[in-house]
Amino acid sequence: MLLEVRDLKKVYEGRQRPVEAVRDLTFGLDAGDLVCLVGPSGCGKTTLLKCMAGLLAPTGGEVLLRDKRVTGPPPGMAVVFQEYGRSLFPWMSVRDNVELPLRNKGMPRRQRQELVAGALAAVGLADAHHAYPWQLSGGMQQRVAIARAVAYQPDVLLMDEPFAAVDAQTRADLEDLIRDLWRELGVTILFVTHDIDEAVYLGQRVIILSSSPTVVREVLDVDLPDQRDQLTTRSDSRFTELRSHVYAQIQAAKRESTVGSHDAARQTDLARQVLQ
Ligand SMILES: Nc1ncnc2c1ncn2[C@@H]1O[C@H](COP(=O)(O)OP(=O)(O)OP(=O)(O)O)[C@@H](O)[C@H]1O
Repeated sequence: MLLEVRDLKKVYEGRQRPVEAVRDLTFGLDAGDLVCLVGPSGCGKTTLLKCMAGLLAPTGGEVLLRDKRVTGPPPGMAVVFQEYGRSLFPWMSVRDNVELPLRNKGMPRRQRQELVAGALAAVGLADAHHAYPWQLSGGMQQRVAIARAVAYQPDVLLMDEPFAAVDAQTRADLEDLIRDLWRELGVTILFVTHDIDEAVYLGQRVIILSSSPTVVREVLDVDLPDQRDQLTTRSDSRFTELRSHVYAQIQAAKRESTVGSHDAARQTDLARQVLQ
């Protein structure tokens, strides 16, 4: 297994009381997998990704990349966040933004230029080398962030709701771009999204999380044909079945957490009455 999350637990030291964001997560990705992760809002998806990227220390358990424990940002891993606006440097051209991690790697100039040109062409921005991020639309900025991750030639690409802030048409284009890049580059991708349709459309598997404190609720195989396109795939009856299944699971996860908190509130009330 290329990437493993084992018994991962994260408790934040909140101001008032500790917040148990992730209770116990275990799952893995083989090399070349494209796996989507969905869960109710606030269930700890970002927390999990930060732990996997070595940006946040887990409270318990571990993340292993090629059997080695992740304790800081590992070489060979790239992350694309939702907030493309904040992840690009506004004073640097598109080319310089994409090139920066390669400079930091100490790569020779010629190789850097080739990789940057290849990555920008792959995301359809071959003409935008000299533009600045603020001159581009949101969707184009997100393409730059993806190009930067691709140029870095990662083995593993973690994406945290990368298309949440772009319009629906751009989003569909970017989804297809991710599937194309995945097929061409053979990179292993973990894609976090709160959009159920997006998860089913993109993934070979969908990991469904429970509400916080979070555990894996189900790992669903997406048995749709490998060749996907926005019209045919989304109108496939199997697609509809799968998305309904994921939807029902997430609704159930939300209900359970509400029932849980009602129960807890009732218990507290009872406890108070006994005390009075
Ligand atoms: N630095 C922090 N300190 C305390 N609590 C935190 C911190 N960061 C996150 N949390 C809490 O941990 C839980 C999980 O948060 P996280 O952002 O990982 O969830 P998420 O699934 O990514 O959320 P969303 O669906 O809204 O993007 C939430 O209850 C959140 O309030």
